[in-house]
Amino acid sequence: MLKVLVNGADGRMGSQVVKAVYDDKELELVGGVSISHVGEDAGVFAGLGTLGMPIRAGLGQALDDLKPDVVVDFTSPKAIFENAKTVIEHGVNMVVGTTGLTAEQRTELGKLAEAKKTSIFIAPNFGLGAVLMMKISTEVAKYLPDVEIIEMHHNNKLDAPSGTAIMTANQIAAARKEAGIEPAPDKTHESLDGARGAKVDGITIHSVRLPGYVAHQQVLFGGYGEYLTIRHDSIDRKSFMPGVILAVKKVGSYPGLTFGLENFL
Ligand SMILES: NC(=O)C1=CN([C@@H]2O[C@H](COP(=O)(O)OP(=O)(O)OC[C@H]3O[C@@H](n4cnc5c(N)ncnc54)[C@H](O)[C@@H]3O)[C@@H](O)[C@H]2O)C=CC1
Ligand SMILES: O=C(O)C1=N[C@H](C(=O)O)C[C@H](O)C1
Repeated sequence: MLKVLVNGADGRMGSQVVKAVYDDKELELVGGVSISHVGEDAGVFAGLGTLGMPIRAGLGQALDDLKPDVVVDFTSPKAIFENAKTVIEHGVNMVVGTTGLTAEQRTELGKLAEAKKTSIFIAPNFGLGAVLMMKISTEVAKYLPDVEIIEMHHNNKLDAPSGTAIMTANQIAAARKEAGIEPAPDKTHESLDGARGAKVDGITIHSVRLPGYVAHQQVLFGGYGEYLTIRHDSIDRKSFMPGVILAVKKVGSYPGLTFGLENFL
């Protein structure tokens, strides 16, 4: 049985991961770590009232004590780089769902993992539908290069734009380049800063944050007297769990860095 430690165990995603790992017959949940709810009774915050397991305060100490095979991290964009270094330094494999790592940081973590002979898997989105949305968008972009992204999330999300929107923009820009086609120039003058959103690889991203939303994205392609919209909606965080469990089981077979769930499908 693979031993799994969940970092951010009491969070919106971490508590779902705790339950998904606990329910999987091939995995053994060895513990949870967080900074907000810690201690003997804090297990209830990890989504399982019957967990009977404390939530620990220190990742390094938990790694030493519990000796997991895999750490799953859903914490915060500010913490993830240091968390990942700690896990790799301990020689433990890692599955990262936390957003916010730059391409340079991912490369650095990959090199560290290779040096330590461990594996790190990072995915901005574990939803199958979201991965397909990105894949389809890169195909469409070869024919319809004019595109903007609208991502919509719950109002407690800490980062903007979303990791998924950044990955979508990166992939679309690469596909456009490969196809040798360019979008029409944006001639709009912004009379108010930010009115046209933010640009990633030349692609405009608009971020909506509202209560009631979970995780949603539209990729809008403009054409000649027509337009095409690709939309994905995660209406429940359960949507991410099959991808997380798949990654936990596969990560050890992929040394160094792997980026994106499509590599495991
Ligand atoms: N890859 C994917 O499919 C998905 C990724 N995410 C990402 O996961 C991250 C977490 O999202 P949520 O669960 O909604 O956040 P959340 O705020 O509900 O949960 C994060 C938890 O981590 C804890 N935490 C923060 N810093 C920590 C640290 N240094 N060490 C240990 N625990 C720490 C917090 O106390 C909190 O309980 C975000 O970056 C989000 O964008 C969210 C959903 C899906
Ligand atoms: O914070 C979230 O909720 C989500 N974060 C990820 C992202 O930033 O893309 C994945 C999903 O969109 C949910």
